[in-house]
Amino acid sequence: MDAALPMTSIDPRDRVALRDWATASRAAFLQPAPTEEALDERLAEVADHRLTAVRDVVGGEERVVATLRTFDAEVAVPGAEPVVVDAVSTATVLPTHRRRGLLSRMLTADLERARDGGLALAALIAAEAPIYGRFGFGTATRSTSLVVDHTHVRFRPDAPSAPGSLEFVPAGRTEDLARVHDRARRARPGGFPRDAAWWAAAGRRGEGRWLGTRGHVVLHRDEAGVPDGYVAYDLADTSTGRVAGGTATVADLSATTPAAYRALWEFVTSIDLVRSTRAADRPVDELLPHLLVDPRAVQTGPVDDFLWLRVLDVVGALSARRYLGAGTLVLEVVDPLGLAGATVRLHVAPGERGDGEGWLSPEVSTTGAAPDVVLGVGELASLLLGGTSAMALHRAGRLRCSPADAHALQRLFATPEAPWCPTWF
Ligand SMILES: CC(=O)SCCNC(=O)CCNC(=O)[C@H](O)C(C)(C)COP(=O)(O)OP(=O)(O)OC[C@H]1O[C@@H](n2cnc3c(N)ncnc32)[C@H](O)[C@@H]1OP(=O)(O)O
Repeated sequence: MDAALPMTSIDPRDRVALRDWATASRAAFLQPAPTEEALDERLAEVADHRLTAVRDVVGGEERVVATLRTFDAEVAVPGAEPVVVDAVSTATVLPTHRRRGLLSRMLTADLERARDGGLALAALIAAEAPIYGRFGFGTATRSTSLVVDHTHVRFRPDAPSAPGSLEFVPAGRTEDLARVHDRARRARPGGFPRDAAWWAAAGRRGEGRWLGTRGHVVLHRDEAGVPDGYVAYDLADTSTGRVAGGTATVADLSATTPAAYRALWEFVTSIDLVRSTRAADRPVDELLPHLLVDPRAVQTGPVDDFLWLRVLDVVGALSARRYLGAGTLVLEVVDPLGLAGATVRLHVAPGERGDGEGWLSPEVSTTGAAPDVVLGVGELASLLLGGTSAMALHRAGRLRCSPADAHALQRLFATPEAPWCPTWF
């Protein structure tokens, strides 16, 4: 590990320092140095974030050669209020300085800081899947892509439907969208918040990461006029000669009721001159095929990891969610980095399912008892939101326990919906 190079915090309001930091991080992502305008936008996004830099003397000048950005954000967990996590992003090391341990130094220092500050979890989106397992992260949500052939779309007569209205939203007017998204992201494990800077970037038509040059946003309101869903889509014209053949690309679709969801998909798939729709970063248990007479109108795949979690406090992480299954298991959680390893008793009593949805609160405490299940801290992160099968991990040799205890884990951690995070950060 290259411990000689100094690692420092960057104040995002120090424009010179921010430019050096952003120039290095963009170079590692194969992008040119930021323009002054891009720097303004970056400042708006990272003003409250923790920025780390490693510097080296390059060609007689001190330069940033490695970066890390972290900030506190909420992640939705099963059956309970969202949990504040250490969100990790912009982990970069210049190609001239790679594989000398710089990422390891920056990330472990930040994870220690977050743990000492009382956070139970860290979260990130991995650029490449092999990078973060060694740091104790595990895949917590997965996403998939869809291609919908409009010519085969017909909604079933029993598909949810309710009176409502649709309207185009002018560029940059994101307040209603933000409110819809905020309700939706709390309701499903894996949901991640979008702050004003995120929406401002999305609202810059043609430039944001959300809308392309031909982007449109359509808002759905319920019968009372309350916004309950929206879709943001681009159009590509793939016509040949006199044959119209446009493709819609859904960049974002969020709805707080099945009826609004159906109305938005029905709208997109019935736009004149548009023959198909593509959508990425969708949940793996997307509702759309179940609403159609011919579910093969929707092609699904591939499935990829999206949100990764890192448990920093085993008792805190297991206590933060609620459970549908009841049971008692002693878990020995092994952490190769020595940050969070612990043996804990997870007890979920059958009891009252008072909230009408069936969620049960756990009792979690450290114990000296012999474990029923021995698992890595990354495997626990994969199980936590219900997005990974304990039976699959067991069959893959990643849980040390009897098949019966793997089954008990599976029942405890299962969630009614697959966790989903559609927000890049
Ligand atoms: C959350 C995010 O920000 S994701 C974005 C990640 N960044 C990028 O993809 C940008 C391009 N890549 C980079 O900037 C760098 O190569 C990084 C940040 C991925 C890795 O930085 P490095 O300083 O080279 O990592 P470091 O030297 O600490 O490596 C630690 C270990 O991870 C391994 N590792 C690092 N990167 C990778 C990778 N891309 N694939 C597989 N293994 C990797 C190293 O081999 C090393 O293994 P070892 O401990 O067995 O020797």
